[in-house]
Amino acid sequence: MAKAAPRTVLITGCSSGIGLCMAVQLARDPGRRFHVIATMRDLRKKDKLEAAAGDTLNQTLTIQRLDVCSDESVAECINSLPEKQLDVLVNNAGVGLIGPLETITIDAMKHIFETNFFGAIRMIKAVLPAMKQRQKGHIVVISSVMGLQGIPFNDVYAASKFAIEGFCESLAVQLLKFNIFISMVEPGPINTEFEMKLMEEVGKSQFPGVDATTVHCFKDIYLPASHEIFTTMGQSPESVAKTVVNIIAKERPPFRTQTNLLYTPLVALKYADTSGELSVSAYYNLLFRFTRLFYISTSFLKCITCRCFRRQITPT
Ligand SMILES: NC(=O)C1=CN([C@@H]2O[C@H](COP(=O)(O)OP(=O)(O)OC[C@H]3O[C@@H](n4cnc5c(N)ncnc54)[C@H](OP(=O)(O)O)[C@@H]3O)[C@@H](O)[C@H]2O)C=CC1
Ligand SMILES: CC1=C(/C=C/C(C)=C/C=C/C(C)=C/C=O)C(C)(C)CCC1
Repeated sequence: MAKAAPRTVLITGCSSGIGLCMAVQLARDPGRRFHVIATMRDLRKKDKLEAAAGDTLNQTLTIQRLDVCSDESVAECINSLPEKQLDVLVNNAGVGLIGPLETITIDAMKHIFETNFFGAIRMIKAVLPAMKQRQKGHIVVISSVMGLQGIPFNDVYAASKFAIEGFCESLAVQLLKFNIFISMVEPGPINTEFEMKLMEEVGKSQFPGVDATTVHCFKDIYLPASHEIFTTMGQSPESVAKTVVNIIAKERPPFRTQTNLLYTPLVALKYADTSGELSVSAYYNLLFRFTRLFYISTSFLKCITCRCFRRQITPT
């Protein structure tokens, strides 16, 4: 039987992190099942991707400029594709935002939604007509556990991810009529430049006009706890990228995938008690009341997932 033609996969935000790793893993697929269009908004940042792509560059991987916040940039990139067609779109580009609400301007909030929410929608709108016409396609969205469960001091970022979750839940049903699948990927913390960029922003702020209790909760409790979470529970971008590659390779891709199983019970709390009391009090207690227990439990969580705990038990 003739070998199937490679599927064209366009990924947004490939200058670093998961986007870069996904692009390289797909381009290096041993079965050469994919042609990757790895996009980034600033081509001056392409060196890292070029180095990682190695000999796949301009073979199974090409680099193009694309800013998800610009109609012109999206149109230019999509119009440059042969027959303006894609098999898989991966909405990965995203920005984080943390801090006390009082320090965040409405413009800064709009920027988060412009990238994480409208950026993904702009991409989906651009590729949907051709996918519908061909009755074929797969749209992947890199959402977050924060699209399922809010975390203190991440109010606006979580809202942007909840928004895309709601959007996709609605659209996914309609698109099944056209044999088009949507997959939401919901990672917990990942050790990419994401955390460093957040810390850089926070480091600049003096928190003017914010009450002392909130500043204390944020600087002395949340930030160290969050750093601990990244250290103990953080995944590598390579492992998240691998999960996404497996999803893309599936004939019938799943609608939702959480990549960090350590996080799943924390997300499940809201479904266990629909009043919301259980999850709100659990997060409050973990962060503010039993902070020491929280540190011990994150180390314990890391410990129980290490190899020796996974070893199969043979009955004696
Ligand atoms: N790291 C984490 O803990 C988690 C991240 N996520 C999500 O994963 C995705 C990737 O993040 P991650 O790899 O961790 O972080 P990085 O900061 O390493 O990567 C983010 C990418 O998005 C790009 N980007 C930002 N704005 C735009 C834009 N307007 N147009 C095109 N590209 C843009 C950045 O480009 P540039 O270099 O130009 O800024 C960069 O390439 C995001 O959607 C994020 O919300 C989800 C869960 C956890
Ligand atoms: C689990 C947990 C916490 C922090 C979680 C963090 C920091 C998650 C970060 C997720 C990211 C970065 C997602 C990106 O999309 C707290 C509130 C410290 C204490 C309570 C339990």
